[in-house]
Amino acid sequence: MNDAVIRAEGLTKRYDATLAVDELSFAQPRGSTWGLLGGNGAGKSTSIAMLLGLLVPSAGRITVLGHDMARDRFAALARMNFSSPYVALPAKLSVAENLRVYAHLYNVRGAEARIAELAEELQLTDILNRPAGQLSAGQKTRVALAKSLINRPELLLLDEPTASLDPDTGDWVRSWLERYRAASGCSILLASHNMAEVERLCDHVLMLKQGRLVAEGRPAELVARFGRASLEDVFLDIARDRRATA
Ligand SMILES: Nc1ncnc2c1ncn2[C@@H]1O[C@H](COP(=O)(O)OP(=O)(O)OP(=O)(O)O)[C@@H](O)[C@H]1O
Repeated sequence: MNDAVIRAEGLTKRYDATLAVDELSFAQPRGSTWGLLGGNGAGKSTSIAMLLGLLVPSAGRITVLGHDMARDRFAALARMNFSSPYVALPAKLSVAENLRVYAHLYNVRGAEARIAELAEELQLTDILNRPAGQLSAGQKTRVALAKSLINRPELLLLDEPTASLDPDTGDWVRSWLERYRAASGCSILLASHNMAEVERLCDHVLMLKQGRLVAEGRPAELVARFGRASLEDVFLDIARDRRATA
């Protein structure tokens, strides 16, 4: 598939005795939202870290937006971004200062206007001067999203975008992401443990277990293939080996 935003071929990461990711291959089409699912320790974060060029694969090849990550990762990194509630922003810098640092790192032209635009869209205007360390979980999530959109990425990697949010705030973030991708055409790969979120946002899911890709397809397709009522049931079947994987 030539229009793949991410192409992984035989992607493998070994830590001594642990095979964290085991020959993962997939091609995600541009403009799609895909989910990376699996239980704790399945290899999601390791896969994302390799896609971001933070970890060097033990074997295999990654192409992002047409760039081979082993040879040309800076060209890809300029056109992508990442958000995770588990990566803290410098706590003493204000929200605006944090966004300026990232705007500078990504060489964003018209940085102040971009920050004002994102602050407006993500309801950050009233907290721009507040230190990042003093924000609530919901505010931190919105700031992390603003940070991840500062360079208008064509590919957005999201690690549990709504972890630790109350249902109302989680729903706000999911609705916001739906509007954002429709307006921007951005491709998204998201890791999540929230199956309702995945069913709502993802066109296609990759299910990992012990580093291996054990099932993939559209959420509705997987639910039908496993003869279950929801993606949560499919997840449990795979996690508990209740059915042959497909
Ligand atoms: N730096 C490391 N050194 C050794 N083993 C590691 C390292 N990082 C991860 N692992 C192991 O690799 C495997 C995959 O871990 P990973 O963090 O990618 O899983 P995950 O799917 O993101 O899990 P979670 O949902 O708990 O975040 C696990 O067995 C983990 O213990």
